[in-house]
Formats: sequence, structure tokens, C-alpha cells
Amino acid sequence: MTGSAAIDGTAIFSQLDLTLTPDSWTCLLGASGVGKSTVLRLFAGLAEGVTFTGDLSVPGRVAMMAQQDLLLPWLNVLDNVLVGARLRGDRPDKGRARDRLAQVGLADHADKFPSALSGGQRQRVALARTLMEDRAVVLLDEPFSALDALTRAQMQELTAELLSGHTVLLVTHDPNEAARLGQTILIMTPSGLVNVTAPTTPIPREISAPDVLRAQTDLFDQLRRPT
Ligand SMILES: Nc1ncnc2c1ncn2[C@@H]1O[C@H](COP(=O)(O)OP(=O)(O)OP(=O)(O)O)[C@@H](O)[C@H]1O
Repeated sequence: MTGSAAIDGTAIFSQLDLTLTPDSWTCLLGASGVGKSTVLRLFAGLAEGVTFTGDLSVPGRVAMMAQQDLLLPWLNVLDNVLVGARLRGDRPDKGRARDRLAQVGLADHADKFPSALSGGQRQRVALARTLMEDRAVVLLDEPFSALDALTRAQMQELTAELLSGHTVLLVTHDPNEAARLGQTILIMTPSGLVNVTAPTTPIPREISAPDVLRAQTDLFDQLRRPT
């Protein structure tokens, strides 16, 4: 993505230059309102009302997972995982959906309704639904931010494992999360992207690994700097 975006004539960002590295996790941080979600929505083709000027190329369709699990309360867990196929009018592949639920540790919850699940379990259903789409590019918009610290850490690990080999763009406000998962770490500012050196060890990294703590501190410093 190279270009500028505006809503109703008001600039959201200008001359942003963002290239995702294939098969790798890119983490995008930055102040509230700087335009991170707008970037994701543009990549996803869901940026209604946003005027983008520039070049934007997306290799095929993408999958997206957001902070809210967006599960449909009137469908059971299995049907929520199958919702993409149903919306497209494809034949639902229940066997594959059950496999995805097993991958996220919810094989025994397929017939339950979302209201009977914990927040962490609901987010795992959302992950199973994202995996069901089987897209090379996956966009994650603060998917773990509403979870308690322990569940968040577990979800980070599970998602990194299951999305291995995908091209991932993760928007997060959490420097530790970026330091654990980022293979490229970028801070979005009104004047462009700042590249912060990411650890080079494989992901997911341990929460308190020395290289993670170093990158986390570095990120805090950069985020605190006035732009
Ligand atoms: N539908 C809309 N109409 C008008 N302005 C909008 C609309 N959606 C977003 N904006 C504005 O666009 C800017 C960027 O919003 P965006 O959600 O992309 O920021 P963000 O960096 O993801 O913020 P946060 O970290 O708080 O989620 C903000 O100033 C916001 O007020």
C-alpha cells in the first residue's frame, strides 16, 4: 500500500508506504486515531466511505479477525465457523469446520451457542472461523485486547502456531504482544511509518525472553516520543 486516505475530505493518513513481508508477521502500532484500522479495512476491501489515492495491491482475498468476536448469537459454534461458506452460498464443509474447532481446542463445544462460552473460548471460535477461510493473508485488528492476560498469552501462542506460513498484519496497542509476535514491527505516525528493530528469534517468543523485553522497552520509548 502506497498512498493517502481521507474520509469526507478529512485526511486520515498521507503517503503511507507499507509492504507486508510474505509468510511473516508484521505488527502495526501507533496512537489511537492515527489510522491503523483504516489501513486494515483498506486491505480487506471493507473501507466504505474512505477515499484512497495511490497503489494498493492485495494478493487474493484476505481473512480478518477483530477485537469483537462477531459471533452470531443465534448460530451454534459449528455454524458460526461455517458462516463464511453460508454467506457465499458454498456447500458447508462440516468435517473441515470440526477439524478447525479441534485445532483451537473446542472439539467438544461445536453444538453450544456463543452465550455459553467464555470470552477466550469465543475468541477461539473466531480464530477457527478465520482458519476456515484458508486465506494466505490474515488481518488481525487487536484480536486479543479484550482478553485477560493469561488467556491473551495463550491465544497469541495458538494463533502464531496456527497461522504459521501465512502473511499476517496485526494491529495492536500492546508492545509486549508486538515484541512476542512481530517479525517486522512498525509504528504508524502522522508523518509515516517508523520501523522498530524486531527480535530475530522464532515466534511466538517467550513473554520475558531478553530480546522480547528489549524490543518492548524500545517500543514504549518510541511510542512515548512526541510525533
Ligand atoms: N466512519 C468514519 N467517519 C469519519 N471519521 C472516521 C470514520 N472512521 C474512522 N474515522 C476517523 O479516522 C481516523 C482513523 O481511525 P482508525 O480507526 O483507523 O484509527 P486507529 O489508529 O485504528 O485508532 P484506534 O487505535 O483507536 O483503534 C480517526 O480520526 C477516526 O476518527
